[in-house]
Amino acid sequence: MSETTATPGGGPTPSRAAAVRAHGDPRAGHGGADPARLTTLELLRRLAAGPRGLTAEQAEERLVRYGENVAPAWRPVSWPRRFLGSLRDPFTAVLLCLGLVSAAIASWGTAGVIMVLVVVSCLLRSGGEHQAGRAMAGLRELVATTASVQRRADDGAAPVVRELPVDQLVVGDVIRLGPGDLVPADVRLLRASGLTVHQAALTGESVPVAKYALDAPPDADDGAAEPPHLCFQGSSVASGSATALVVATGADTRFAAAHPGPARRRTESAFDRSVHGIAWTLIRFMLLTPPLVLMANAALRGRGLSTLPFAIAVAVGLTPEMLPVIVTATLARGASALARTGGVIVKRLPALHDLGAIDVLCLDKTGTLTQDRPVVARSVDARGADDPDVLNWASVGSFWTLELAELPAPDSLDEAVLDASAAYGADPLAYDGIAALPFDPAHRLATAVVRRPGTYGRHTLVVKGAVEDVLGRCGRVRLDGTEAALTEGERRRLLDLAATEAAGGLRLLAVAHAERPARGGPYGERDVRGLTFLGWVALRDALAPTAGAALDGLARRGVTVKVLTGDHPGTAARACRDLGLEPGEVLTAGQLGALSGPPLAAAVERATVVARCTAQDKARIVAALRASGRTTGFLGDGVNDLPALLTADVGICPRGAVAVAREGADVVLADKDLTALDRALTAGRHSSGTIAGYLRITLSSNLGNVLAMLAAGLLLPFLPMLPAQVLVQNLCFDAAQLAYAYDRPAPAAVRGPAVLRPRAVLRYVTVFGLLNAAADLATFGVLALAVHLSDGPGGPAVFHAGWFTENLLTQAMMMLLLRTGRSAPGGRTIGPVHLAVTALAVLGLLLPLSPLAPALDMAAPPPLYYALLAAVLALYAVTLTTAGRRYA
Ligand SMILES: Nc1ncnc2c1ncn2[C@@H]1O[C@H](COP(=O)(O)OP(=O)(O)OP(=O)(O)O)[C@@H](O)[C@H]1O
Repeated sequence: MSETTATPGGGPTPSRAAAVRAHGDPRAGHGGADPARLTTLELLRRLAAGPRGLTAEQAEERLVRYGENVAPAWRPVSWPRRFLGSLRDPFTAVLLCLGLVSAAIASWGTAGVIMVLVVVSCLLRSGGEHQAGRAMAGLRELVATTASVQRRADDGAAPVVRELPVDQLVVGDVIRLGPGDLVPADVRLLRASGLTVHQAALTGESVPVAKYALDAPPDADDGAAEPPHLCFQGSSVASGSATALVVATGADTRFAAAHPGPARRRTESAFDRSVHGIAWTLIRFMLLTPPLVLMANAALRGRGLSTLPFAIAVAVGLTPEMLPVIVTATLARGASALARTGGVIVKRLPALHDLGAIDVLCLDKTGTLTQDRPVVARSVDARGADDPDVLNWASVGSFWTLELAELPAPDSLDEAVLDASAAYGADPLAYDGIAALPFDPAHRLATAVVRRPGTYGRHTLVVKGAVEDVLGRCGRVRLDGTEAALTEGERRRLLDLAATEAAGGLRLLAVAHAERPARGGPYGERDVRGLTFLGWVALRDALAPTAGAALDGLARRGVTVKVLTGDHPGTAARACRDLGLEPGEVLTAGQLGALSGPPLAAAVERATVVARCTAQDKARIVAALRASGRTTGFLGDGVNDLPALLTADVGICPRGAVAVAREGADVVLADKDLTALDRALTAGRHSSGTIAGYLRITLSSNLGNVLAMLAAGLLLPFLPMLPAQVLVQNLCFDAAQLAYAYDRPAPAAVRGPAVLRPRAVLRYVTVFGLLNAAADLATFGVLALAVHLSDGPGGPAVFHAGWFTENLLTQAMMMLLLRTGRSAPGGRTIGPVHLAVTALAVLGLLLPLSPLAPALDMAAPPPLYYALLAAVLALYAVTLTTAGRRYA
């Protein structure tokens, strides 16, 4: 802990105009000088700021002049950029390449249709993303982060700390930071107490880094890679507190300079793995198809480059062009419905799909399964007998830690201790506070250094924390009013006694103290040794009212629950039991030791509770589960949950979570109601089901067509389908499938995790693709027969028309018979899917008979064909229904 005297006399800050005149532009601020290399006083002067904060007028003027504290990557994307961004989609990019190849060989018709397809898909996609982006921005507002800013009404007024949206911060503002806060801008520390920050987003370092205030800059050659007295936007407070001066905002922060994109994740999520996996398999096929078609035609039919447009059309025929559009529309619709009616805010669209795929959900205990409103139940000595003196010492520790560390919000355990001790008249002010080491989740301890008034030359360390950690630093124990050495046997007895107490569901705060000769320098964690154990305060934390129902719902939906907590194993096991979740084997992070990867996943698979987890333990358990193939969600609300929230496939937090958890989570539960999880999983599974349904049906149909095209291309003396026809047909089918985004889930579709496994999808596609190809080949047969029997005109145009009609009708059938959703409860009402299917069928029947037919080289087939086609379709419907049941 280090204190800095940053006050340049404490007088009123010079007026803005005078300051700007005297020191120039506060945003250019440090005048190009590195803010780390100035003294605090120089920096304050250059920024025309003061340690008491800016006045409201100064802040407003700076805000107007230099803009909001928003990184450029978070600003809304313009339409042209969004449109061009859609071209980066791999399918669109491949289509574009095929269009360019067609243009290069002067196949203008194919090139034209492909370009229309590219433009339509980009327009639909950028439109969908624009809408989704607006909806998401609105939702993000609901969970927007604020900062504690110290400002004054005018020059003479006293500073007041207020919560302001982070975008309102300006250079020169003085802010307060506490555990769980995001560092909202680049700041220079004016005062800090036990401050450690996570700066993984900036430096990749996974463990929190200590930061402290320095009045003068450190030596240039002190070897430190990062200035210890600066904190950067993008990092977050792991422990301790600070008062800091904003030195850069918005685009000027170090993070914005280093990360042109939004500050997000991290590792590949379930969504990326499945949808992208399928997309890339298809793209490989698409790229292979044209050369294969060319070679086959050259070898068997002696055709040359003239088949290139057809080969390209075959490749295009495979493409699910609307995949990005359907994915965006489905997810955006699901997310906004969930926000409106389900009380759940999805901050990152693909997270909705990931929610549906979760098969294991890890959650923390305190604040999630319990209310995090602890109340002191008892205070006991080392014999287990009631002893109010232990609570008294705990209250001295809590009071002076809060007071000296200037924590913006007290920890709930400290608050409970102070409430209880006030009720029986304890007086922490009987001591003078000297220093504080606020609660550090890595060591599970908080320390206050105090002095009894009048007893100069002696300091007392008051330490409280987890029983194991406090005992680990004790050399003596107070028994029956006298101090004795803490033997190994005594330590074990105390641990057993604590385990018995914890098994009753109580949270324990062990208390110890030590007398030391007074000293002037700062105290650190290493000074907390050789303590005398006094006893513990036991607290009761009521269970969250909806936790039991939520756990029940998760079990019904096939989701395994793991509780990863920093608390005592006994306390956690009891909470689980009370909620109806059998804890089975209870592990501690210590028992898992240095395990990682499959052995760690196997150990965690056997347990329901892993206790005494640090933030890093939680993250490595989540990582191991994911690596073992589980789609893993993490639900947590505290600062020690952040790494796990970012590691999980989907990070979830309640709205009351600390700022950093809200920012890091993909999904925020809008209120305390944990049963909202059930609605979120259902919505996620529904969306995944829709996307999977689209992929399965489109790809099966496309594969069937491509196989039939290849066969027909080799059998017939003419092109079986013109490139333009392939493309028009694809477009109609894809447009019809947009209706799936409006379908309702079938109960079976939301019963278990909706995992989109690329292998399973590809197996399904092969089976139904072959069936579809068989129907097409049968159609060729009946078409030839009908032309022959009716003695009418045959030729390519009739063939094209006959096949076009059959194609759209079989696709309509697939949409109807293979879908997993339903339109309304009972499935009887006509819904969007029925309308789309009807439109597709009508188009298939009428287009070849319409005046547009000649443009696509189509001519009406003989009436007999329709009768024979009806028979083929009836047979196809029966096969489809039977196979559909088997593969559903
Ligand atoms: N303010 C505090 N001062 C001293 N000790 C504390 C304080 N807060 C928590 N502890 C101790 O540290 C232990 C671990 O706390 P931590 O915050 O890591 O986990 P938790 O909040 O109990 O559990 P969860 O991980 O489920 O949220 C607690 O059981 C308690 O003994």
